[in-house]
Amino acid sequence: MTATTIDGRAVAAKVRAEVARDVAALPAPPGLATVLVGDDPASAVYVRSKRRQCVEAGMLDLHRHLPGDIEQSAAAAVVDRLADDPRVTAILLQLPLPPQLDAAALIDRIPPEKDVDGLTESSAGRLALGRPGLRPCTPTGVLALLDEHGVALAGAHAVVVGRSDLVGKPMAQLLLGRDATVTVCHSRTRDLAATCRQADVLVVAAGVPHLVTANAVRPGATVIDVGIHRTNAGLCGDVDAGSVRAVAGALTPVPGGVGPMTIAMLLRNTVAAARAH
Ligand SMILES: Nc1nc(=O)c2c([nH]1)NC[C@@H]1CN(c3ccc(C(=O)N[C@@H](CCC(=O)O)C(=O)O)cc3)C=[N+]21
Repeated sequence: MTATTIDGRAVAAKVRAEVARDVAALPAPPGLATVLVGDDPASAVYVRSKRRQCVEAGMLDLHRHLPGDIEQSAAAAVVDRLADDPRVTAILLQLPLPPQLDAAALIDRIPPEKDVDGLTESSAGRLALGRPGLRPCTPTGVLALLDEHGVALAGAHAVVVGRSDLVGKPMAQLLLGRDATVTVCHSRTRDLAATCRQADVLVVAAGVPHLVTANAVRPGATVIDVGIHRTNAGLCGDVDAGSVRAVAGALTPVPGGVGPMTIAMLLRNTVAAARAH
């Protein structure tokens, strides 16, 4: 058997078209403030895509590029100005930040209604309690891909590899909210492959290239690869696609899987933030 490829680019294009229609129906265009600190090349690539797609959807690009050696108080002042600026409907602080900055302290200066990354205490708490709020973009993008492909979640066993605040934890909570039975694995999980093999739906967000190989996949399982790594041979994910393809029922590619969905859901969150204003 060869896994069906889940085409994230196609689903993301559909979401972006919906967002553009929603934006056109708003009384004023939403404004997305991406904040990039320093010159990490990967972050620069992602932020450029976010800004371009924001403009293509008819929204305002209110980008701020800050020097890599900026002090905490100066960075905080930038976030505070964006928080108070009525043109700014959404604030995205691109991570990771340089080591001299306290990321958690900066994130918590973002007003919850502008928190399109879903990373503030308020947004994370609302998700944990099942209350309405802005949700992190990558996990909602994964759910949208699963829904688009008709993957049943209620009663299914979903295994999430990774426990980050940006992906693993919110992913597990969203899957729970959809009535999946959820297991969260991480670097200290004793027998990772055996646990992963129980999954009907396997979401891998560990940040380790090719961590999940065919022996960790139940035949026919749906495998979502959230990882993205730059190697000499090009981009690769946390899943060893070469071996997993032969076992899985469906698989997201890297690139062209979860990545484009992350940005599409950011745009959707920006519209949701504008509506809530
Ligand atoms: N506060 C914050 N929010 C984020 O959402 C966030 C972040 N920080 N830090 C870094 C990660 C990474 N991330 C990606 C977004 C798009 C692609 C994407 O579009 N990938 C393309 C390939 C693009 C390429 O060539 O690299 C694809 O997979 O097809 C990938 C990764 C968002 N992140």
